Formats: sequence, C-alpha cells, structure tokens
Amino acid sequence: METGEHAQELADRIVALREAYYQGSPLVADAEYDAIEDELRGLLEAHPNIALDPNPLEQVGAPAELHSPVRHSRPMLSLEKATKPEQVVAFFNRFPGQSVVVMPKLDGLSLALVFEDGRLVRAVTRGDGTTGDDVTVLVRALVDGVPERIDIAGRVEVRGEAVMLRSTFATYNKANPDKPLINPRNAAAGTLRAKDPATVAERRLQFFGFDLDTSADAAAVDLEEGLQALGIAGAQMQHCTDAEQAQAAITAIEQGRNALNYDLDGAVLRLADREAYAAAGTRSSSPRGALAFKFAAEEKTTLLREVIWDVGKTGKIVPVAWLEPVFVGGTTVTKATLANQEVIRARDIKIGDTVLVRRAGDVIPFVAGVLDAAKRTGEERDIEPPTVCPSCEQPVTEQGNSRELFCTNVACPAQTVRRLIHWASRAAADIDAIGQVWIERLADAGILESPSDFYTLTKERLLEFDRMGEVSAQRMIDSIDASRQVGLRRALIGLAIPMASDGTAARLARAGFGSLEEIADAGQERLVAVDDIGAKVAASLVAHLARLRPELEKLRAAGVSLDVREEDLPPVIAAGAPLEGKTVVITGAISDPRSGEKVARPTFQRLCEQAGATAASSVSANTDLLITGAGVGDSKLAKAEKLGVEVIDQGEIWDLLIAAKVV
Ligand SMILES: NC(=O)c1ccc[n+]([C@@H]2O[C@H](COP(=O)([O-])OP(=O)(O)OC[C@H]3O[C@@H](n4cnc5c(N)ncnc54)[C@H](O)[C@@H]3O)[C@@H](O)[C@H]2O)c1
Ligand SMILES: [Zn+2]
Repeated sequence: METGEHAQELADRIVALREAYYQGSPLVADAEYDAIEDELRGLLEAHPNIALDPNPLEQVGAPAELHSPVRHSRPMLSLEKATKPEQVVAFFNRFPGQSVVVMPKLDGLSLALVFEDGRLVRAVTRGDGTTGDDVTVLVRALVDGVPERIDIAGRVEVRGEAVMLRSTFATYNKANPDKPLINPRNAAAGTLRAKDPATVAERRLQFFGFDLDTSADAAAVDLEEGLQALGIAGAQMQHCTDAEQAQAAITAIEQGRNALNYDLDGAVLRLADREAYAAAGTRSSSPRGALAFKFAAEEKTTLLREVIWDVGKTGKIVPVAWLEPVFVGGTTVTKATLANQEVIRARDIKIGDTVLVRRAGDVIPFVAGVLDAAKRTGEERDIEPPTVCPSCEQPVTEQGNSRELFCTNVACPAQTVRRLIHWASRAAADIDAIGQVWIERLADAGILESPSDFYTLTKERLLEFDRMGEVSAQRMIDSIDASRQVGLRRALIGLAIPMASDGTAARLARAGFGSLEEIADAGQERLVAVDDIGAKVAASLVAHLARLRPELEKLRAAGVSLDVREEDLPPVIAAGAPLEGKTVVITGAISDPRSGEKVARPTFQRLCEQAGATAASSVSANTDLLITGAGVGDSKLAKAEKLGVEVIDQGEIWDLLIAAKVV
C-alpha cells in the first residue's frame, strides 16, 4: 500500500474511534487508540510531503450533536503528552523562574462553566474543541461541585473535569447488575449525553476545576487561589519551582492513584500564574503553558482464550479468564476474574472475545467487558457454568442474586488446599517458607489437611520428599515455628470464615475478647454488640467456630497462640494524654533521642495514639500538628503552612511522651 493511503486509513480510523469514544462507547482501549495516533504521527513526521486534510492530529475531540451547539470563547484544546523526565525538564527550561502547578489528569469529561455576574448561565462539553454541546440542564441536575452562584461580577469561565467517582460507579453497578457501566469515564460521557436527567439520576458526577478565565480584577492571578475564592473545588494542585520538585509531585500522584476516589491517567503540569499561562499561547491543538505526563495504562484489550472455574477456600466456585498475555497496570496479566455467572451474562462475554481488562493498582485484574461486539466472527463460545464441582465432582449449589456457585462438600480437595494456603498466607500465620506448590504436594500426600497439621510436621518427614533439601526443610520448620505466635486476630483471618473479613477480625480483637475460644463461646448476641458486626456475620462466626472447635483445640495443643496480641488492642491512653484531641501527621525519619535508635513510623504513631492523638496519613485542613522527623521535604512543609497547620519537631513530642510516661 502507498504510504499516503496508509496515512489516510489511519486518519479515518482515528476519526471513527473518536466519534464512538465521545459518544461514551469506545471501540478500543485508550492505549490502543494512542498507538494508532502515534503511528500516524510518526508516519507524517517521516513523510512531510503527505498532507492530510483534515489532519485529525490537529483536531480535538468529536463533532458536537444532540444537544444544541455552543461556540467556545476560546478553543478547548488537547494537551501535549510526555512520558519521560527529560520532557519535564524541557518544560521548565521553556519558562525559567515560573511557578508551575502539578495536578492529577482526571479521567472524565471536560466541561466549560460560564458565569455571568455571579450566576451560572451555561455548561458546555468540549465537543470538537471549537463548538460543544449545551448540557446546562444535565449539569445542574447531576453534577456536584458546580455552584449556582459565585461571588464575582463580570464574565467568568471555569473549565474542569466532570468525573464519576469510583464509589458512585461501584454503587451503580451493584444496584444495576443487569446493565453495568464499563468504566467511570465512559459512564461520565454517557451521562452527559442523556436526553433527560431523570433517566440517569443515579449516575451523579463530580466537578473539579483546572482552568479559570476572567477579566474581572477581583480574581486572583494564581489559578488555585482563584478557584478557591470562587468556592469551586479544583483538582489537587501542588506548586513547584523546578523540574525535580515537579517530578517528585508526579511520582507522588502516580503512587497515590489507587487510594483516590477517581480515575486518573496522568499528571498535568501547568503555569500557576493565569496571566503567564494565557501569554504562553497555543499550538494547533494544545496550549504551550501545560504538559500532560502520561501514566501506564490501567486498561487494555486482549483475547479471552478460555474460562476455568476455580474452587476457593470457602467452596465458592469462580470463573477465571485465561487471557492472551497483556501488559496492563504495570505488569503482564494472563488471568483475570470474571466475578460470577450473572456478571458474565450482564456483560455478554464469550470465549474468543476481545475483552477490556482493567487492573488498577493492587486490585485483582478483571474483565470489564467487550468493547466492540461487531468484531465477533461467530467462532466465539458461550461460557458454561459447571453443574458439578471441578475438583470433587459433587453437585454445586447457587446462592444470592448473582447466583454464585458453591461446592458444599467439606472434604473437597480443592477447598482443603485453598484453606491451607490461606492459613500460611502473610495476612494470617505467615508461614512464608512453604510455598503453594509444597502445600499442594503435602496435601496430596495426605499429610496436611487442616491448619493444625502444619504443627505436626517434622524435618525428617519433609526430607522423605523428592527434591527437598536439608536447608529448605529447616527453613520450613523454623517458619512454622515462628507462626505459633499468630494470635487471635490473624488466626481468625487464617480460618477463612465466610463473611468474616480482615476488618471483622480486627474489630473483635479490639472489642476486648481475650482469645479465639472466647469468641467461639460468646454467642450471637455478644458478637452483634461489637461495632460494625451485623447479624449475618455473627451467625457465620457462631456456626463455623462451633464446627472448628476441635481444630482450635488441636492448634492450642500444638502451642499455637490464639490469644489477643498487644498490637491488636486499642491503644491505652496515658494519664494526662498530652496529645488528646489532636489529629497528627508524621513525616520524616523518627529516632528515639535517648538512644539515637531509629523508630519505625507505625511504632511512633502508636506512641502518639497512646498519648491521645488520632493519626492521619496526609496533611489536610483537619490536621492539628505536622510532626517532623529528619529529612522532611519542603513540599510537605509548604502545604502545612498554607493550611495553617502547626509544624512541630519530633524532639518536642518525645519530651511530651516521656513526661506522660508513654515511653
Ligand atoms: N479509546 C478510544 O477509542 C479513544 C478515542 C479518542 C480518545 N481517546 C483517549 O482520550 C484521550 C484523548 O485525548 P484528548 O485530546 O481528549 O485529551 P488529552 O489527553 O489531550 O487531555 C486533554 C484533556 O485532559 C483533561 N484533563 C483532565 N485533568 C486535567 C487537568 N488537570 N488539566 C487540564 N486538562 C485536564 C481535559 O478533559 C482535557 O480536555 C486520550 O487519553 C486517548 O487515549 C480514546
Ligand atoms: Zn468440591
């Protein structure tokens, strides 16, 4: 094919993909779309003689339709993309001495809000960048964080991102399992394309500002201050004076992205001064005064090769997707969960489909759905739920609205192995020297059946196995030995009682139960009296702990501690509690001034709690004290100063702790 023809083909494909995407139903994952853009960009650079008219790379977004068109006062542009630290340095070099804000690149839909003499008059989508859709009615009805009135005269335009919060997304999908939304971004786009707000009432969005344009003298020149003065929540912004600081802020955003209630796909750098930003001007499709730093994609499409039904520790049988390996969320994913048969049905997923896989942070990768059902060839197969347990071949039972499948055979081999693996896991007994493969072998040999069997293992017995060496056997025995200190909370986690989460175990430990046996004896009534423990969880605990009574006795007899551990108890607040009522944030390296020894952050935090403090992980307006150790970054201090949070050196806190006899 001619290069020119190929370029035109790519351009047409980009236009088609954009159109689908801005309607809220994309046909491919973003990474795949970006790759097509990159290919075209590369081609046009290598062949400057090829002229596309129009060239989609110089256009933005999608054409407006549906709602009435509104012309933007100035174009709503795309952003220049960066992936390397050098590009951040180059950005700073272009604007020497200028303050730059770094903020998350929120993954939603951009909106322009126009205020006239203090009143919201219009909300418009980006559209093709020049002309957008009037969505004022939808925004008034559905978008939180958009004030009806602001305290400033004249014309003010605030631009920002409307996102669907992850919590809203999760709640919606839980309530509508038959018509799930595929991801928060498409959900936001779809919501603002609705013809009537009543039809999408449960799909609320949240607005975060990232741009402010006005000639009103009253508005601050600094973007963040300007938005704050209007009472409009902005994207979280951090002021940086050099590339190094900015890079650190970008890294912090990337590392913190999973803890946030919204999706983001990068970080945006932008001149903090609104006038400087305007003066920097624009290129054909992006402003010069901003740069988008892209993060690794958390969604990709790949082939669903097979579905295997896997038996878990509580007997639940879950569908696992076997995928054509795909690099997503920072690792290569080959398996992903499909949740249950109702989810498969609602998302209409078949074996052989090209599916969208999502892996955000530590969550288990999952199959979000099929983007483009038109790609089907007819060779796809339906996913058939099993009628008997894949491990023991006993009939399965169905439970709940999502018709989850269970094997109720207590002697089911797959369940036995899963329970043993779970007991040995980090969150429970933490027998880290025995991996899954060995647990399976020992279970196959009939040596391991329940957790207490670990404690009857001897080195001699282990050495009877092929490929078992002296050193490994000793390490395994030592690791088992150490796990005897497991204690109430982690033992309860390790026993894998249905419906009892890690949080349940923590709450019971804090509630004053001295041992696992005491919980087993407590009865339903005393258990539901514990905060956040409901009737169903209590009933499950009562039933399963009764069943496990002989196992608890065996564990005890083997010298395994099932008693509450000091670290799992609520802190004992010292008399006089010098930090009572204070919310504190600890930063920097902490060391005991009396010995000079380094003290781990959680240990120091616990000491502060014993002195009456509540510890938080990051500085906010609710923080009372920022306690600083050695080597604290300037940005933390600047933030504390801006929010009026008192900064106090660890030395003074140690003095208080010593005086109150906490240490
Ligand atoms: N899957 C598909 O078929 C498909 C099709 C078209 C576009 N896309 C995706 O959409 C994006 C296209 O780029 P684009 O030009 O629409 O947007 P962009 O990536 O160039 O970024 C500009 C947009 O970023 C948003 N944004 C979020 N936070 C911001 C902040 N703090 N400051 C400034 N802007 C902020 C705004 O909405 C703005 O319009 C890419 O991520 C691309 O992968 C996907
Ligand atoms: Zn079974």
